[in-house]
Amino acid sequence: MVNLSLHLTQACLRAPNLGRRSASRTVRTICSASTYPKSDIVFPYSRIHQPVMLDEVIAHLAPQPGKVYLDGTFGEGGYTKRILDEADCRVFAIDQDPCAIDKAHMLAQAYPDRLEVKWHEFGKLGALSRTFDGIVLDIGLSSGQLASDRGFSFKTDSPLDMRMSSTSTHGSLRRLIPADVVLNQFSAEKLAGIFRQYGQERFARPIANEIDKRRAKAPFATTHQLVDAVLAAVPKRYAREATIHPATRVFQSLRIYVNDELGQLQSGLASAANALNPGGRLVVVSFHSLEDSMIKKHFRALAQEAALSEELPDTDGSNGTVFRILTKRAARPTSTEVDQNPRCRSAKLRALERVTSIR
Ligand SMILES: C[S@@+](CC[C@H](N)C(=O)[O-])C[C@H]1O[C@@H](n2cnc3c(N)ncnc32)[C@H](O)[C@@H]1O
Repeated sequence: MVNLSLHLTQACLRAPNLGRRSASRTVRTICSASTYPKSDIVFPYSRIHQPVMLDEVIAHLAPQPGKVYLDGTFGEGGYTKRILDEADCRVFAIDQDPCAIDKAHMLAQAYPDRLEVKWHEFGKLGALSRTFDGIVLDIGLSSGQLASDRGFSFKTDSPLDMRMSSTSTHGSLRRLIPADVVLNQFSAEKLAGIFRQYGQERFARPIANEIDKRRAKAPFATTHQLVDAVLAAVPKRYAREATIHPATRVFQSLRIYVNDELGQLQSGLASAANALNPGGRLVVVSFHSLEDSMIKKHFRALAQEAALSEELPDTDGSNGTVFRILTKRAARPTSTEVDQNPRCRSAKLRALERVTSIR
């Protein structure tokens, strides 16, 4: 039944011209449709995503009773559930994917009055106009999204979409361009730039040229058409010897581009620091070197700014708001976790605390 509910939500995702409010109403209606036996729609729902570095996230966030935490990337709720189980606190959960929001509403039924859910993107965290005692961001894709038929995986043949949310149903959220439009309409030069910049793809230009050649005959519509083009462009010997599938980087770079993941991270980091209460912590788990270096630089700049302001007179009345980096080096998953969940192998965790110094 839960799968049916998600399937229907995906159908609603594709429904054209729905305003965001009516779409979120549709999500709720589907979740609470009277045709579903209640026991089938409340938590536990099926979860295939294994939360990454869960113990480390919780250790850094250190949930306390009476406090309120923001899970900026609810996904399948692994972090949210553990935060709620750790202390008698409250969680505000957001995600840009309405399928994740479906699940969040189900989990909320198991934690009455303790879990608030909003369909929202973390790049617009400031628009929430709230502050939190801790914020966690787990950047990237959930296993549920990867296994869906939305074009994220090169393993299954599905429409080339890759949007984590949807243009038509998110009136006030970003308008995302689906991957097939990018592939069919962007110049070969621009495509090569995307593959190079976001995927560090060695054969970016030959792959873009192959796409250009093929789309002149028929537009790209499915993931396997893209896989075929990549395999045709990459030298055979390289494809045989590569430790990852030759299409991995192309798929990753397209997904990052389609969802403007780096833009979201940049604006999300800027507003997250401002949304922290004194003593509050920001914990970020990322999977891509470009993301990690952005997080590292941002944390350092905040800590440095704070160190400077400590030495200056308190002219702005901030009373010396200080950010302290809690992870000098990024924390990594243990070898046991990597053995159990190979998808977490590139994860890096960084944490920051907002402390207010008494002058
Ligand atoms: C790796 S999953 C999170 C998994 C989660 N920590 C758990 O334990 O189940 C990442 C989630 O972040 C969401 N996401 C990615 N970018 C986002 C953004 N800019 N705003 C809100 N949610 C976003 C995705 O839709 C996805 O559901």
